[in-house]
Amino acid sequence: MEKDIKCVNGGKERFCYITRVQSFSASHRLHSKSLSDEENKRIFGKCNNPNGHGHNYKGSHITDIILIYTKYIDQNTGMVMNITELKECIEEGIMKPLDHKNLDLDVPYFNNTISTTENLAVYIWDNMIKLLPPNMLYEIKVHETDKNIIVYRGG
Ligand SMILES: Nc1nc2c(c(=O)[nH]1)N=C([C@H](O)[C@H](O)COP(=O)(O)OP(=O)(O)OP(=O)(O)O)CN2
Ligand SMILES: [Zn+2]
Repeated sequence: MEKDIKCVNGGKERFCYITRVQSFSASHRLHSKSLSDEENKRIFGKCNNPNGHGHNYKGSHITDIILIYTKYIDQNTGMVMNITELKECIEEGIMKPLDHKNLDLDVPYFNNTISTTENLAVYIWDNMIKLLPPNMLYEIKVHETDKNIIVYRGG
């Protein structure tokens, strides 16, 4: 059981959010196995291209993950969490499984789950929740493109 160490400065508990921005490259195709080819084409349009698609880099997405981690400031360290440790969790939970991968072919989770950004955010959440201390992950925000941003806060 983790000890919840709080920093009391000036009689107040100080509660901070750490945001870590992480980028990775991956390609994918939006395609539902429960729909016909015609329906897939109508719903997903260019994103249903059989050979996948990308936006910024050689047929791949450049995707930014913003991971927000929250906790009271530890009185002894002055930190919510050592970002060096957070980086190790991100490496394990995001970079190793996703970076430079075809999401649909390389990541077993997406064999039967459509690789929308919503589902990608849930996948990352589920990975990170196992690696971080309990009840501390607040939000996963995924920028699929400059304009398309998905936020998942669990639940
Ligand atoms: N709810 C969702 N809708 C869509 C998703 C998604 O993940 N969730 N994904 C896609 C496509 O994969 C693709 O990423 C969208 O590409 P595109 O339309 O090219 O991106 P932009 O909107 O940023 O481009 P503009 O054409 O400049 O507007 C589609 N829908
Ligand atoms: Zn896409």
